Formats: sequence, C-alpha cells, structure tokens
Amino acid sequence: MTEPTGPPNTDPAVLDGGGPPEPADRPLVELRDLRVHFPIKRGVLLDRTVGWVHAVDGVSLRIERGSTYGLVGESGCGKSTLGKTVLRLEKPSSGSVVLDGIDMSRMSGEPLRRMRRRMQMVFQDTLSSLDPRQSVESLLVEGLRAHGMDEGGGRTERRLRELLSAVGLPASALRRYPHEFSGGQRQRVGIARALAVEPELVVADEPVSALDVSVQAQVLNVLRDLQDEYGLTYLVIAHDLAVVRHVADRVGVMYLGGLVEESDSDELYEQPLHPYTRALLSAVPVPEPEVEDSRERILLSGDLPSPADPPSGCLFQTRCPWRQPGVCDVERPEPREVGEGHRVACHYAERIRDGTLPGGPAASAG
Ligand SMILES: Nc1ncnc2c1ncn2[C@@H]1O[C@H](COP(=O)(O)OP(=O)(O)OP(=O)(O)O)[C@@H](O)[C@H]1O
Repeated sequence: MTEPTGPPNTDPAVLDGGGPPEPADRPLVELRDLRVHFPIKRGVLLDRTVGWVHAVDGVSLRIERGSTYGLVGESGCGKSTLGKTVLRLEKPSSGSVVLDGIDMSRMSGEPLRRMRRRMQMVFQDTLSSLDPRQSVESLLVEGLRAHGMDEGGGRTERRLRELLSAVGLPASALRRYPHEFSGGQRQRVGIARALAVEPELVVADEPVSALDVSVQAQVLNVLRDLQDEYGLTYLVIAHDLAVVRHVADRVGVMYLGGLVEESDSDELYEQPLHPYTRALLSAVPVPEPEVEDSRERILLSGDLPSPADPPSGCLFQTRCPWRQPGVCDVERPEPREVGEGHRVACHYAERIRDGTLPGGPAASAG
C-alpha cells in the first residue's frame, strides 16, 4: 500500500520509460520531486497503517556525469533512503528517478536489473557488507557473476588483479578474508567490488565514517583517482561536512526529507544561506585559534521533529532562529535560485544574507 501523494507523473519522458532526445550534456542522474514514504504499521499482524514516515519528501536534483555530488544532513534526515532510491533499492512513492534520460521509477524485472548494473553502492560498514566466509577473490567474482560478467579462467583472474591494483591492494589480497584486513584496506575491497561491474554511478553511503581520520583521506583519494581514471559519477552521502567538502563538486543539504540548500561546494562552504546550513557549518571547529574564538555559533533549539509528523510550513521553522510567524509556519518554501546554481529553500535567504531580517541566532560568539 502506498500513501496517496498527488497526481502521477505525466511527463512523457517518464511515462514511456525512454525519454525524448535530450542535449548531450544531460545529467547522469535526475531526481524529480522524489518522495519516499514508509508506512507505520500497527496491530498484531501489522496490518493497519497508522501513519507515514516522510523519509524523502519532494527532492529534485541533478548529478552531472563525471562529477561528485555530496549529500549532507544529520542522522535520520533521509540521506540513505535517497541513496537507495537512486539505486532503486527502495521504490519511490511518487516523483521520478531518471538515469541517463531513462526513468527507472516504475521499472522492474530484467530492464531494472540491466539498469542496476550501471550503478553500485559502497557501504560504510564493510565488516557487515562483505561476507566474512568469502575470500576477496570469491567476493569479487560473485559481483561479476551477478551481472553475467564472469568470463572465467585467465581473463577473470586478470580483471581481479587489475581491480585490486586500481584500489592500491596487492594481488595476494585475493586469497585473504575480510577480517584479515584493516578498516581502510577493507573499504578498498568494498570499492573494488563495486567497480568490478564497471558502473557509471557509485553511491557511497558514509564511505569513510568508520575509519580513523588518518585513513579517511587515503580512501577518499582512492575514490578520486578512480573517478579520474574511469570517469565515474559519485553520490557521496555523509554527515561529516569536512568529508563532503574534500570530495564534492556540488553539495546538497537535507533536513527532514527535504533539500534545503544546494550549490557548488566552494560557494556553499563560503556563503551558506539557509539557516540550517549555517547552523551545521557553525558547529565545525576551525583550526586557527583567533578565528575559532570569534566565529559565530548558531545553536539550534529543540529536537529534530519526527519525519512521521513534519511541521507545517517550512520544515525548519520549529528550530529556526530567524523564524517569521505567519509566514514560515504557514508556507513551505520551495528551493529557489538565489545565485548562480545556488538554490535555497528559505523565504528570507537574501535578507538573512544581507543581515536585514529581524531575529537571528541567540547564541553568542565564542
Ligand atoms: N524501511 C524503512 N521503514 C520505515 N522507516 C524507515 C525505513 N528506512 C528508513 N526509515 C526512516 O526514514 C527516516 C530517514 O532515514 P534514513 O536512514 O534515510 O536517514 P539518514 O539521514 O540516512 O540517517 P542515518 O545517517 O542515521 O542513516 C528515518 O526516520 C528512518 O527511521
């Protein structure tokens, strides 16, 4: 059972599953008003739906070919659900997921399997995502076999060696088991496994958050080198803003299932406009003591509302220091362009930027 979420998508590109001729620079991934709502079940047989968790609630974005899109936001804001829906591991409740001009939202069976081969996922927790009883060789071959790419004999063996070398592991790793590796090496195995089927898109969900800081940069560099070498497109999901800044060309900030701000990475970090983004960034310590002492800190009041009961109006209004009664609690702002390629879902983005809006953070500097 799915929650009624509005009229079906009548875009012809979406309906015929193919798509009209589009410019050569069309994005590899396009999400159009994507919603993923999970039913909340009650009753002995869990047969009553008593509500809906709005895990992803109307997200539109584009990921350009060969680029890295970083998705940030605190735990529970819907990042992983969005990532899984891009891979069609979750089904959209409404809206669409378009890969290379082809709408996958309602695909199933063989066509979906073929599309899935073009995309792979790298997980946070390699210990649980890699079967401990399988050697690296068997893990990689399994990935190839699942997509009919195990050619057998010397060619497969050569391919496996190439993959390991691409992620900086020796060929001897083939005969070892996941628990014999360090966290960073295991993540390299996870990346090699994802690359085995030559995907175009890799969704990396918290790819380094289980690793020591010293190892994080190494793994991120491996991802970047592979992107250069194979022209990969990445969706990198992370709660850590520093990680996203390190790798992303473009960044989207999620809050309660919605995209509240999106822009090129440098712009977002230098001039965050949405109050939530500003609060997130203001919580990141700065290494220089003079800057650290005087920087603005925006403390958010209240808890994250439940995605099963999102607030009226702006999703962020219950915690926003700039909240304007009568507007923010009434009307949900759609993301709109406030600078080149810089979209913000806030009624007052420009006035907050210019410092002309009454209110603002109660927290003091220092
Ligand atoms: N299969 C599911 N059934 C019901 N609710 C779900 C399901 N998957 C996720 N949710 C809920 O959807 C919301 C978004 O979860 P999601 O895991 O996407 O967020 P997240 O930002 O990735 O958080 P985290 O970083 O903690 O994984 C949460 O409230 C979560 O409990």
